[in-house]
Amino acid sequence: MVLVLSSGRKKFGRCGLSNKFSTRTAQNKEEVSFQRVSLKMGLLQLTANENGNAILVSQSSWLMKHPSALDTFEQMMNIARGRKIVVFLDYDGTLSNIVPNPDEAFMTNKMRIAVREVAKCFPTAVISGRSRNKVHGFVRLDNVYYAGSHGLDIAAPLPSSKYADQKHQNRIADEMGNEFALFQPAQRYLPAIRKMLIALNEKTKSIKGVVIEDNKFCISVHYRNVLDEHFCTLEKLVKSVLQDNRDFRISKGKKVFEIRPDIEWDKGHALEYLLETLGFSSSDDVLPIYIGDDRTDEDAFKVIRNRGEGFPIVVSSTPKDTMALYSLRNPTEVNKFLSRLVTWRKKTSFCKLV
Ligand SMILES: O=P(O)(O)OC[C@H]1O[C@H](O[C@H]2O[C@H](CO)[C@@H](O)[C@H](O)[C@H]2O)[C@H](O)[C@@H](O)[C@@H]1O
Repeated sequence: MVLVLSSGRKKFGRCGLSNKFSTRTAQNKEEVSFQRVSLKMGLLQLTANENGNAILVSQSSWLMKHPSALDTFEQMMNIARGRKIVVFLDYDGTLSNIVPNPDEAFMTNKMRIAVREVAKCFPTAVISGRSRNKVHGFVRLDNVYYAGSHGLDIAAPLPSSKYADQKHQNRIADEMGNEFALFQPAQRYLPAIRKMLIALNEKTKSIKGVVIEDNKFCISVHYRNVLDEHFCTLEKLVKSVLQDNRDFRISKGKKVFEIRPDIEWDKGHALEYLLETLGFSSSDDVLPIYIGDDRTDEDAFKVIRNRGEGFPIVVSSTPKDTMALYSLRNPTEVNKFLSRLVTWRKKTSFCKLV
């Protein structure tokens, strides 16, 4: 059971009206003491839903709604038996731990081996908010497909039917001569993004700790290392840049503002695009698995839920509002899950040798 105990919070909360139940601004002493006692006893946990509202949830009831993909592995595989599994993986917080410096979010070699082995057994793609080149640089595997900029930059197999004539598509070849289709539906926004990068760097340069990350078709403004008292100033500055660029939208990830073109294309569309170009559009026995930890991954979870087939798995160690059906607590558990998937597959079928 999820107890929603407050509403009416402004979008990003901290600089606007605060939560009725936030410890800093609870309206009366009873509310504060109820909350503190409950939290102390471990009965309740405070978290935020998609809209930034504070909610109290019980960890165990959350796990009943989103069971561990490790604990329910056998049941999941009973459903998967005989189906064509396709694996989609988010990068930050899923394949790598969240760390203070975005340039140092390396994945472990153990994780790389697990992903490489999974990709030998099932078509596998990494869909990240990072630029495609950057995420490729972190993962460093050639048997995996990559989508960067929250799905706005996809290198996929040469397209089949539906996407064959799409105008945002180009053929490219890698050093080995393998040909890919590069799908970049936000090309026309590149000049504006370059200008926004300059404006953001200029406007925020006096705030210590801000990191502006160029993700090609998106921009990340990181505030993990910004002092609390500077957060509202930063938020205002970022919003002011957005006001001059109405074709863009802003969302909030883990201590980061994510700015991207306001077009109808997200990680969910990327998942559908990849399924299509991988040749699974007409198969009714395809089973996508998507593992991700952040808000932008919810778009992909939603697509899987709407298809009615597949396993959306959220990575989170605390209860949160999610469309995912299963959960894993952290990248270590993701690693275990991927390894079990490979072992299961090898028992029932062959995987590629190379
Ligand atoms: O879609 P993803 O692959 O999950 O990318 C989402 C954002 O992840 C990165 O930021 C997050 O991870 C950083 C490294 O651990 C951390 O320092 C930061 O606070 C997190 O927000 C990445 O740097 C962003 O560009 C991505 O948009």
